Amino acid sequence: MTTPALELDALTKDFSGNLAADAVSLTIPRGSLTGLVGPNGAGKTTSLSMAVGLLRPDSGTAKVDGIDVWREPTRAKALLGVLPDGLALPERLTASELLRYWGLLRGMDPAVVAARTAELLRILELDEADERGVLVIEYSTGMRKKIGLATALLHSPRVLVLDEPFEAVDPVSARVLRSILRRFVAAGGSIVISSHVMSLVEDLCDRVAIIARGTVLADGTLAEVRGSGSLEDRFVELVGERTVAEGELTWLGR
Ligand SMILES: Nc1ncnc2c1ncn2[C@@H]1O[C@H](COP(=O)(O)OP(=O)(O)OP(=O)(O)O)[C@@H](O)[C@H]1O
Repeated sequence: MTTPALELDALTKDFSGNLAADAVSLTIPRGSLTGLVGPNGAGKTTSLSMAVGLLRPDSGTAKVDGIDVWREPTRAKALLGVLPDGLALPERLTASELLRYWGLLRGMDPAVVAARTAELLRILELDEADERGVLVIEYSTGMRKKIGLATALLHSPRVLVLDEPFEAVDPVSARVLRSILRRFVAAGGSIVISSHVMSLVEDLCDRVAIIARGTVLADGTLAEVRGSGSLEDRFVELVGERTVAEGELTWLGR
């Protein structure tokens, strides 16, 4: 069997009695685009953060292309492009300054950084703001997602791990983003995204994992997981439904 792009094995994280990830195991095959879905607080960000070396697990392992993220972080992180939840970027820089800083920090050739920066900013439609000298701290939420994605792509990683990449991104930019991700996979890369938008996951991903209360409830190809219904039906079936009952919120709209 070929080495998976990403392999999470029994990743566990307990936040003072709150078991945010309870032995999360997930295999991301090479060349796949996997959607990680789950309710708020399910443990998606916790699991992905442990998978990419941003949050130390209590136990369990994460491997990128067979390389242990926590034992050999430098080698593993060279293969990874990460869009974390909530960016911790130097923000008093323009986008091109930030990408230059990021690229040089990764030991990239300055000429390559400059060429890729220009291309990424143009495709992500951040070039105009950049030319006007707008600082990242002044960016809108969607623009911040886009510059975060640019930092994840800059060094041409093999595996992309993107926490809610489409959140707050406008429809035209979302379309661009989808085509970037599809092209990345067609070129042999592998991707995991977390998302709350079931239709997006159904449209974009070939695999899906459903996580709730820190546990993986389903994992497989889209067809395997959703069966004969929609992904949303399967999600609600596994996670449980919450409706607003007749006697609740009666004070609203009075
Ligand atoms: N740094 C932290 N300290 C303490 N508890 C945390 C921390 N980060 C997450 N948690 C808790 O861990 C659980 C899982 O949170 P996590 O952010 O992984 O969920 P999520 O699936 O990404 O949720 P969402 O869809 O709302 O972004 C939640 O109960 C959350 O309160």
